[in-house]
Amino acid sequence: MMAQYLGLKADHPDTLLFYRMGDFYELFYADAEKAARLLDITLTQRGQSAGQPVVMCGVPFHAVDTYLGRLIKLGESVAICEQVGEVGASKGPVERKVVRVVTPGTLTDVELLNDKSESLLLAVHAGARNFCGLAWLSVTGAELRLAECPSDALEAWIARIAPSEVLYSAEVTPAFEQRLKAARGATPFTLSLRPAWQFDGGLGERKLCEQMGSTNLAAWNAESLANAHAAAAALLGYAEHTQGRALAHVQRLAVERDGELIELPPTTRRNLELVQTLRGEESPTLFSLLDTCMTGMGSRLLKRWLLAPRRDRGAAQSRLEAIAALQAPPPGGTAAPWRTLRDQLKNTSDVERIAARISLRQVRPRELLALRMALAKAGQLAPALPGASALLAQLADQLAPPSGCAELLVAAITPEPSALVRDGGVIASGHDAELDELRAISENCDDFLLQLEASERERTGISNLRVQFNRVHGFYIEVTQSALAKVPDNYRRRQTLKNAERFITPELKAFEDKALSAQDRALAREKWLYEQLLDALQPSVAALTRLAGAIATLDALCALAERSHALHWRAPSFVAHPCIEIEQGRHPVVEARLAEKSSGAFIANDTRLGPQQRMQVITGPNMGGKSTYMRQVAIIVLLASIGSHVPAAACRLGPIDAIHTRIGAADDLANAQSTFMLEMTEAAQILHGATAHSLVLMDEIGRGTSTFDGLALAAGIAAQLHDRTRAFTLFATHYFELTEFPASHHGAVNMHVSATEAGRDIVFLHEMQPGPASKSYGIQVARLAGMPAAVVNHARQALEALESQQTQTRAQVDLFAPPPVAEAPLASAVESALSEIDPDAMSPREALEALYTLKKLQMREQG
Ligand SMILES: Nc1ncnc2c1ncn2[C@@H]1O[C@H](COP(=O)(O)OP(=O)(O)OP(=O)(O)O)[C@@H](O)[C@H]1O
Repeated sequence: MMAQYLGLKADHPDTLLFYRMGDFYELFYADAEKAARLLDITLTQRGQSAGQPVVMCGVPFHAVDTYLGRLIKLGESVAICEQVGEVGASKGPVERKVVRVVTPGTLTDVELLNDKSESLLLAVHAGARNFCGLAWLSVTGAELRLAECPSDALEAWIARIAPSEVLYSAEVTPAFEQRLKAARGATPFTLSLRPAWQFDGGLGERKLCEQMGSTNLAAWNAESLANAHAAAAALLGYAEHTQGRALAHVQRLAVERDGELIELPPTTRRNLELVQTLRGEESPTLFSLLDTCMTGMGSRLLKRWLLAPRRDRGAAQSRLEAIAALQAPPPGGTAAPWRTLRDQLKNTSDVERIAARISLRQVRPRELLALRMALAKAGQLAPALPGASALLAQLADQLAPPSGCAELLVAAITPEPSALVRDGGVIASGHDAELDELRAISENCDDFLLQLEASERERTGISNLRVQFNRVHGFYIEVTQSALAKVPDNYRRRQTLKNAERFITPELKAFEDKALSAQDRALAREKWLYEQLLDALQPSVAALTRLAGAIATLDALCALAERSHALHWRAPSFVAHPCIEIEQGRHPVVEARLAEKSSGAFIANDTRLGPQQRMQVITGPNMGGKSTYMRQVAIIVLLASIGSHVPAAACRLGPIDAIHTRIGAADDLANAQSTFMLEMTEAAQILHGATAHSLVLMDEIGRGTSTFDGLALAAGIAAQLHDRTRAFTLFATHYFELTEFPASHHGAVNMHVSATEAGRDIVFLHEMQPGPASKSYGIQVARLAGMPAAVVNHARQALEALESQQTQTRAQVDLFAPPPVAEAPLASAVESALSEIDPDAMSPREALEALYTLKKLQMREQG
């Protein structure tokens, strides 16, 4: 047995091997030590192999999902090795095989997957000329995506994809491997090394064509992406290796190209708290507020929309039209269609994942039952769809359940199947005559036993004789000690108990053989029928996946319609010229929190940015609402871009290519960056990346260093954004000196958040008003925060002293004057001579002479 184990283990050296032995999965040696440590289970020693004690530990098979879940969360992978041969069919241990490998990026088990998020597997190929190829998929989804990016954009791509596991070649450079490891800081994922030969462009192209059932990739515009093809080869190879079969359900291909999406760098996703709060929690975030989807499929799609808004407005526009149609009450009807549809969508099972699990032949009986019910529901959705939108009309077509699928399920699966096929009771009666017959034999058992009991009592005169069955001893006739004398000759002793004897008769033995074998045969028949059912369902997988996509889209659209209604949002409109115009905008998450705590109404504010007014310099007291205002503008722009209604009375939006944010200051200790270094790195990235179509939020830039340094840097950054980048910029600052910026920069205006003083206290009005703030009220805010009175008094006095000193010594410094242009150094004699030379017009001899002349000139210059 150990030889068999070691053979299997050799094929899975980097994976924990769960080796099935009866009712347990056992782990041995180093695997056992690791699992015992990670799972906190007992390590034991048993017997010896090659002279060494065998260290082992095990988990019961029925609880395996819990243990798998814990190991996967810790980033481990597990190979599941099952007994596949018949016990006793051959000499030596029963045949075993690794049936699948469970890894963080290839999860398919319902118990291990999160309903609302995808578990993505990404393969990265470091290609030639500093380009990378990417290919990724969810094993339970239907789509494979490809992209190519410049090497320096790799981290941003990984952060956006947010994979659970990343595959890379064993032959990448140490520096590249280091970058991948560092990229785990932003989104934790498992790194899996794969052999270099698997990253082969030609192989990838062939595999993709095979997967899509096509001779080339032109239909997907996915030709000539050799780097992405190489990544796809490794991706598909690994996914197949873990599942033990091809992923027939992956039948869609999409190429994502740099420049098609609105850029949302990781800092933006974090600062706007899109799917995670700054503290790393799942709520309250924009997504947690937005996601009222009825199904996991809808939630997952909505999250994808939110994190990957497109620059092109086509998709957003058609979603907006669909939302309008879902909100319009039908003639004569009272309820808006989204209400009815959401009622119908309630409790719809995860058709997408079930379809994948059918294709992978891992689907459980109860999932098929759930699918059957989902198909029945889907059939009712299409007629309830309003017709006034092209997108909804398209969905209505896709919502048609695949023909024959529901009927097949109704005929084959009982209304209350067991959880597992191996327990039996899954296939409906009437589906298969042979199964019905076998079942009839075991079900007639009770009658037979009662009859036999009655006849034997009569025959023997033993009134308390009992005919019974148990799993260990089979059928028997039980006679108490006192009646043993009356036992007839044809009774054979089977077992002796304290007060009774158990017997068997030839007649009972014959029945036992028949009944037990009928039960075994019925179970075997059920398993076979289940496999047949899976075969019969395979042709429907593609249609089921399409149906799942339509349900998800409809669910996400209905959730957006519901949110718009419940939160009083309005449809945005798109225009071709660059602008961001918002009337009465609100921050939806802060507004919801205020409403929850009944802490007053949210104060709405307008925003007007356009070519003539590209920058707002925002001042005002701490706690005044500057950050909230800036974030709300970004959130409204983002919501509009995904085709959602927005928390505003009106919104007009021109083209947008990126939302950049530099907010707050958190030390990135993991990457050994100080607060200030991080602040400057992020600001530099923005200055390099932003364009005239980007929205940039700069919150208190420069505060991480001394006042003068910070102020000087903030002035330089503001000037660069205004003069060169020309991005739409919201620039919040506590440096009053910067309020002079708009005087010399006509694309900038001063805005401030209003506050008034009531005695020594401050009252925040949270209104954005034109012009600079008059004071910063830092001391009043500190008082509000409960600072001891002595400190507040001290600070007040110190402030007065500082202010009077500043007025006396205030020198006129033009913070925004462009730096003097450095004089171009004069060209040296060597350089002048060099520029005279035309190599193409020279003979070899002239070239040699020129070289000597240059050398002489250089020696003369150096004296
Ligand atoms: N428009 C608003 N209406 C109602 N309450 C608001 C509004 N804006 C902000 N607030 C409240 O004020 C709090 C502070 O807002 P915010 O963090 O935006 O202030 P800030 O000016 O950026 O402060 P600091 O300069 O200290 O960062 C918010 O948590 C919110 O409760």
